[in-house]
Amino acid sequence: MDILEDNRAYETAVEKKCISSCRVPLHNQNLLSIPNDHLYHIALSSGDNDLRQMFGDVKFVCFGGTPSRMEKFARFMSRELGLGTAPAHNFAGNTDRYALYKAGPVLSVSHGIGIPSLSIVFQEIVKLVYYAGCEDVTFFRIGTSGGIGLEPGTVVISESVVNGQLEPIYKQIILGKQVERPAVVDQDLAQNLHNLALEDDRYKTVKGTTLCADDFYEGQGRIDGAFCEHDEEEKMLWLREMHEAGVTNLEMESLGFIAMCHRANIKGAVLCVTLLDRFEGDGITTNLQLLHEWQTYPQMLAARFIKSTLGL
Ligand SMILES: O=P(O)(O)O[C@@H]1C[C@H](O)[C@@H](CO)O1
Ligand SMILES: O=c1cc[nH]c(=O)[nH]1
Repeated sequence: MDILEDNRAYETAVEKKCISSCRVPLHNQNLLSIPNDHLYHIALSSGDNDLRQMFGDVKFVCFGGTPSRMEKFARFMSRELGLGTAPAHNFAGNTDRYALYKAGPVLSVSHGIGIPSLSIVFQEIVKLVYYAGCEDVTFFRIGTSGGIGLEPGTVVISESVVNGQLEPIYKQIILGKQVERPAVVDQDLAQNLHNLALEDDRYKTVKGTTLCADDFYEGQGRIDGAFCEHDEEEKMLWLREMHEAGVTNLEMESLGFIAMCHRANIKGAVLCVTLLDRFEGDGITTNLQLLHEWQTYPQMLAARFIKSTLGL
């Protein structure tokens, strides 16, 4: 039986209530008529690769901006899960677009910068876990952000995600029309992650509202980009307004990530460390060694969640 037939048989069994559903569902019936679906940006395909055998055991998918961070995370997870210290294999190595590593039941995926870049790899990963017949899958974005009124190096678990107009809505233009996708955060998952933060962690962990911008510079109110038509006073006024509205951090993917998790019916959470306090400035001037250490904090919290879920 091929992947699509087997998945159809599974869905029929779910519909007839013979089994309860925990596999990643199919959201696009058009895929049923594509015998060999090329996941072009990750250089894998449903007909040429045995996705079940390669990825059927995946339970957690962790996304983050850069290939090297996600390779290091895969190696860290491999050690944490007692799977050894061998170099991680990049399954998407035949393309330069994204990187994809696996450590036991954990996939580690780079997504680049911004929702358009995230959206492409996110969709191909959703198809991958569907074709692989994965069950009980949870997605995380483990990234970086700019904080507002927080000590740099603080981990923020997003309890809500909003666009630049403070709406929890991801807006897309499809066939020339604006489509709105609600960005609904899984509050249980966010709280379960927060419960794993320990008093003696070397970083603070808070829950907060993450503002997802379309840009790093003007879109996040910075005045140090190549272009700027507002001044320091207007920037500070805006930052104070955002702070009063409960915004704790600014980054560039959370809104699309959470909206797509919600749409895919996949549990998802966003955990980002803050690299600076925007009340103190715009530039990221902390030394690279410390920045690299801070980037590991959301990874450590995600690893703690993964291990506790696996009963380790
Ligand atoms: O996960 P990362 O640290 O790559 O995400 C943030 C948001 C933007 O993609 C990028 C801007 O520097 O960093
Ligand atoms: O200030 C910051 C830091 C990291 N990523 C962002 O998008 N903004």
